[in-house]
Amino acid sequence: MAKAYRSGSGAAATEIRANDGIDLDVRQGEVFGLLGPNGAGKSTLVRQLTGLLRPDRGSIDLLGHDLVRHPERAPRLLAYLGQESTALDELTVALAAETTGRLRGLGRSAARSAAAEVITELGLEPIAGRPLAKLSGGQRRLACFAAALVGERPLLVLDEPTTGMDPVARRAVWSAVDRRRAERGTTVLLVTHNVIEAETVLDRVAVIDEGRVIACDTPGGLKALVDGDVRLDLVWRTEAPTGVPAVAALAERAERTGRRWTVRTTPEQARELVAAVTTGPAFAALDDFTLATPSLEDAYLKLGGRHGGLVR
Ligand SMILES: Nc1ncnc2c1ncn2[C@@H]1O[C@H](COP(=O)(O)OP(=O)(O)OP(=O)(O)O)[C@@H](O)[C@H]1O
Repeated sequence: MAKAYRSGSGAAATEIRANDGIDLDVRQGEVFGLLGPNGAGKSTLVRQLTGLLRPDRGSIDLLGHDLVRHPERAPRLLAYLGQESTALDELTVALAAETTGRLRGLGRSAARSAAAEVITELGLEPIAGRPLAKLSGGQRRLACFAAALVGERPLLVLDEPTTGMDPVARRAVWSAVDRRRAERGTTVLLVTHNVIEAETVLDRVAVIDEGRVIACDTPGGLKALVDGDVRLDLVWRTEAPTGVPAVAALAERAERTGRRWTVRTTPEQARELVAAVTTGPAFAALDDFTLATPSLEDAYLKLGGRHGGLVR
């Protein structure tokens, strides 16, 4: 599938290839992730899958339906939680959930009880009577997620569902996703650039970069690409003690984020580095350190993805 956006006109017109020959197969009942940095083309892809955007070329088969020819069928086949704010913003949480159920064809009392069930499941009772527009960002996101679950669909498409949520809300989202997959065989397509979430909930993941699929595998399969390496994170109290030779030698190759230095290396070398920084002046300057096995982010970097767009 391909999609290019054009901006400007005449000689000044530019073309952005948001999707450039994407070819993916998602199996029924799996939690499938699209992972990639900002601007990689993930939202463009899901907007095409949800019938909101027409691909320039290519085809989309969803449960036997041709969605390029019949985009109007999408709302009956999938529930979509996009990044944009919802048209239901003026409604209370309870009414937004109930209205979604009604729009999906449930009768009034069935919609009301399905909404109440989801609200309880997600712990939203305390704010059920408040309008979405007056909630905090994380609360509104959880309420929109709740609404998306009412009047169940076989496919759940979630575009960065947990953005802005606290850990309790995030856990509620992942339990709800897991429950639907386990009990009802729901297929879930999840867009994320949050690596930790991707690792724990996904069956398979496609890594998207600059509109292309650069890898598609299980999280374990992707991590096998960097098997053997480990990641050492060093967090300094203030300045790094570059007077210590081992630290000075690291200065060149460590990736720095504020007071955090990250080094990817062999287990042997990591052991030597840990020994060097956990004694003497280096240790006095150290606030925290962690030694970890490869993450999906390490695999992503190895694949040549651009760095900086992924959340750890
Ligand atoms: N309506 C539009 N008009 C022009 N260009 C667009 C439009 N929407 C997206 N783009 C461009 O297409 C590319 C892919 O954008 P897309 O929103 O699909 O990325 P994404 O992977 O979802 O990013 P993010 O993680 O930030 O949500 C980007 O370069 C973006 O600037």
